[in-house]
Amino acid sequence: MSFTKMHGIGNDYIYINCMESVPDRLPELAEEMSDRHFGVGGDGIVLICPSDKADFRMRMFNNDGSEARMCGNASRCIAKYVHDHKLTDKTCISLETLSGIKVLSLNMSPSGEVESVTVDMGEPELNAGLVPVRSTTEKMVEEPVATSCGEVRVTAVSMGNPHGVVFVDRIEDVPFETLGPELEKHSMWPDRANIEFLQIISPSEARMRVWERGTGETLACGTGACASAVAAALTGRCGREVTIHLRGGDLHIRWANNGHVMMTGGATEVFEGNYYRQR
Ligand SMILES: N[C@H](CCC[C@H](N)C(=O)O)C(=O)O
Repeated sequence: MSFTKMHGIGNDYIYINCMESVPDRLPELAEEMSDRHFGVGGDGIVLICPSDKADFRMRMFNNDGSEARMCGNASRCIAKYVHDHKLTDKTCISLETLSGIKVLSLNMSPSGEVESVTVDMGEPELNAGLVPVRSTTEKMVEEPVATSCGEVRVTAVSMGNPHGVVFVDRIEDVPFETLGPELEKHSMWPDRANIEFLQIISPSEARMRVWERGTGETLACGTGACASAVAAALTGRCGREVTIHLRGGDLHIRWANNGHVMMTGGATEVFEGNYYRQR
């Protein structure tokens, strides 16, 4: 099975062109191919499929085999993939995902290379019941949550997938390996959640470290950066346009006046290969 390894600022997935056919047992395939010793290695797999509602359809599986409703970094990589592999000559591409249709805009260099991609991520969802998160309030904004590391305050935002944003003074001081998984699997989330720790630098700049649902730490999370930018604007810590510094690179987020969150960042193709299924 041929595949292409790509990353969106270090959030690395294995991309499979499924325009002709789709492999079976996808959760098992995701676990197997993502293994960094016995497989290709990656944060998960991403399938590029045909769609009758959009130009293409994305299916994305975390490295634990769970399927996600949206993936920001992967959507940018799909835009680059379908352009570079000549599956389309469009520079504005629609992508069907489990969380709805997203619009991907290629930002081209003068030499015709894909420099970056801007994704219209749609509107954030703050209604607790729709994130979903169990909360005594209609929206969960800096609500106290007891953990083994003491009380933390969580802001819950969905970008098609659930996120818990925790504002911190210094990311270095966060007991990340403990708090990440504990909050990911906390009983307040009916479907688990992606957890972002955000350190504000200025009203237009922040640093983020992320523990992803179904994967663990990743070097970047596109939906997480969007959720964090929304939480920072909502709580008056930042404006509606912010640069998020992640371990793998930077993302530029703009919460537009129409309510849509616009994310701009890079997409990189690293190598292609052929994979022999182990099971
Ligand atoms: N772990 C996420 C999916 C990947 C999201 C992230 N890699 C991104 O770039 O948005 C979830 O289960 O909701």
